Amino acid sequence: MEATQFLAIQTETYKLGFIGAGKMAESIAKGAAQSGFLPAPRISTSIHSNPARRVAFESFGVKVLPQNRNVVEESDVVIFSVKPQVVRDVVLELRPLLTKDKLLVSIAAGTKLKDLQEWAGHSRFIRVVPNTPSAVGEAASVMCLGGAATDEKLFDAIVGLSGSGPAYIYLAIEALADGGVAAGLPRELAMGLASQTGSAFMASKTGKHPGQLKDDVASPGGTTIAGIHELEKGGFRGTLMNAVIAAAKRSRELSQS
Ligand SMILES: NC(=O)C1=CN([C@@H]2O[C@H](COP(=O)(O)OP(=O)(O)OC[C@H]3O[C@@H](n4cnc5c(N)ncnc54)[C@H](OP(=O)(O)O)[C@@H]3O)[C@@H](O)[C@H]2O)C=CC1
Ligand SMILES: O=C(O)[C@@H]1CCC=N1
Repeated sequence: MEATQFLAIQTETYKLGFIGAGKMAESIAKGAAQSGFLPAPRISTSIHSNPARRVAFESFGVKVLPQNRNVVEESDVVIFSVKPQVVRDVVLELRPLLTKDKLLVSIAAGTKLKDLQEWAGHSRFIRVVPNTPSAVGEAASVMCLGGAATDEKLFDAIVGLSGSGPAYIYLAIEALADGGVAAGLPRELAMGLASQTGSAFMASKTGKHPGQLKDDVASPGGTTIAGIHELEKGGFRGTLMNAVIAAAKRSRELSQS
């Protein structure tokens, strides 16, 4: 596939369905609907067991249908957004409905394209590693468009970095706010300032090396270098590297289970 096919259907009135109404599906659907890329009434999903997920999707206009099969029947593009541990059973169960006129997409971590295509019975299946900032149009998404694509071997590392990475940054934001509170700021002010300390945005917008951006912040004999010294003593960089490596390892384990 067929990138051209995918682009071709973007301009039409295609419908998008999510099998698995979880947090990642909600982020993608919200980003698509709220950016105007795809009107919410052309997006559907169904609820597995948690009624709160219905409210989450209906709150921004997504159609909630009774069952997975209704979502497939309704959709031109079907995104499998269930956990890796159940994606096989869900694809196999829906297989009779997964006709080749539908573009199938899996976002399940550690689930190989060749397996997905085998379970569906055809190769019009692509794999994407998204991340939750898609909800606000700031996703880092990586796609593998075909079984012959050699870049799929990078996917475990990509899951560990950009798939799981937002959680590491949110942890850092929360910790920065805690530090602000410890230094005497009211909680709300500390949280607002920590969230607005938009360093990742600077790195992507300026194209400057993060080391340069860090040097620009750290005045000689100043406050920042005192803080950085503490971070280095605590093994900050090594810990972040280990987090990415651990998540990539977990993604590899999921592909073997
Ligand atoms: N969250 C993220 O940032 C990212 C997630 N992913 C991938 O996205 C997928 C979903 O992750 P996430 O959204 O975090 O997980 P969630 O647990 O939030 O979502 C999974 C959803 O699937 C539903 N579900 C379970 N079984 C079925 C079934 N048989 N039929 C239909 N729906 C079912 C669950 O419903 P219930 O709870 O009622 O059982 C739940 O709502 C995973 O494969 C993950 O690897 C990839 C990149 C980033
Ligand atoms: O935690 C997980 O398994 C998923 C995959 C990447 C981000 N969230």
